[in-house]
Formats: sequence, structure tokens, C-alpha cells
Amino acid sequence: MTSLRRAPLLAPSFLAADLANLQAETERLAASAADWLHFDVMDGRFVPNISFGLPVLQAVARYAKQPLDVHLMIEEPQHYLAQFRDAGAAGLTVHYEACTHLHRVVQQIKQLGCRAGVALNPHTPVALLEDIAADLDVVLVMSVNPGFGGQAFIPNTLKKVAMLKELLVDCGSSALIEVDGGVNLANAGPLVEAGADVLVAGNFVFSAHEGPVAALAGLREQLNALELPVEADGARRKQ
Ligand SMILES: O=C(CO)[C@@H](O)[C@H](O)COP(=O)(O)O
Repeated sequence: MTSLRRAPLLAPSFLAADLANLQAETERLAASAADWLHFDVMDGRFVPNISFGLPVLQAVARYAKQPLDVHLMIEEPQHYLAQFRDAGAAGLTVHYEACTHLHRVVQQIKQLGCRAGVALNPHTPVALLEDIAADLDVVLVMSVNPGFGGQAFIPNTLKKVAMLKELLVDCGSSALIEVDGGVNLANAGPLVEAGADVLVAGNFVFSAHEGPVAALAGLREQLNALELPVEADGARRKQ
């Protein structure tokens, strides 16, 4: 029997945007197929790269029409959660590998009124989420090693997403499965079929010769063709 599925969400990653023109980049996505705007924060410690932080998020938030999905690739994220919420984050995702007291951090995010997400590096097994899955709004599966855009998709992610889907069902968790890294037209369909609910895409969107709006429209069209059954009332899950 086919289970009911929600329509997949698209989240372009600003890491690949034209950082000298963030207002224009944000405004042109306003009328696109993007559901969330993905914002990668890197600290040069948890990952070997430094991207952007609070002031840049604040600037993007002034023009954003979609919810800001903030992915914290930082050590000790618990010290910065309130500041990121105040800067405009609708969702905050921390790394499993960066949190000694993950349950506490997840509760902190929820108390701030944000969607609470936990990200897994490619080597981190989904089974480690068993005792916290029911508390999560999002599980972000890294399909590249975090730190850089433009890397090749790790094929094992498909199996990992399917295993995570099973674990979430078993735990009675309604967390969304988000996949991040190397997402493109070739792997988007299989990812959604495996259980992905949110696809993050950086270079596929912002480096597309046809431009980001058309790239997102093409991706949306391809996913629509999968004809995934939607939720019983035909409505999308609350974002
Ligand atoms: O978090 C990351 C990288 O650490 C991702 O969000 C990338 O920014 C996705 O970019 P592409 O792989 O799609 O170019």
C-alpha cells in the first residue's frame, strides 16, 4: 500500500548565491518555487570554512518572503540560538556531532519558537537519533561533507534517507527529512522517492545557466511528475 506523502519543499542555499548582491538574490527568489531559503553558517572550527553569520542573515531577512532555514555548522551552537532567531531564523538546525547535550539544545530551539532540526554528517548513523527523533521537526542528512558548496553527492545518502524514514515512522516522529549537498535533477527524484521532504540545492540553483528561478521551476516540475500522493486533505504540512 502506498503511504500518503506531502509535497517536497525546495530550499535554495545562499552559500552559492551572489554574495555581493544579496538583496537582488533574495528578491528574485520571492516569486520562485523556493519554499524555504537555506542559510549556511560556518565557523572555521566545526567545518574547515567560514561563511557568514548574524548580520548577513539580518540583511537577508529584510527582503525574504520565505522562511529562513538556518543550518549552523558551528561548535557550541547553544550560545547563539536566540541571536539567530532574533536575526530572522524560522528554523534552526544544529549538528548532532557538535552538541554534547543535544536534547537540551533541541528544547532551547523549540522554546525560542523555531523549527528544531538536527543535522547528520555523512558518517553519522541515523540510528543515533532514535531517542530524540520524536522531539525533532527536521532531520538534515548531509549528502556531502559539510563546509563547501559544489561537491559531488554521496550515493549512500539514498540508503540513509530510506533508513531514516523507517526510523521516524517507527518512533512516531513527524520530522521532515531534509537533504543537503550536491542535489540536482539526477538525484532529486530518487531522494524524494526514498523519503526526502526538503531538498537543499546551492550550485544547481545559483549556477544554472537559465538562472535560479528557472532552475527551481524545472526541479519543481520534475518532482511534480513523480505524482507522489499528498496528505489526506490535499493540504501541505505546515511549514
Ligand atoms: O551545507 C552545505 C555545504 O556545507 C550545503 O548547503 C551546500 O551549500 C549545498 O550546496 P551544493 O552542494 O548544492 O552546491
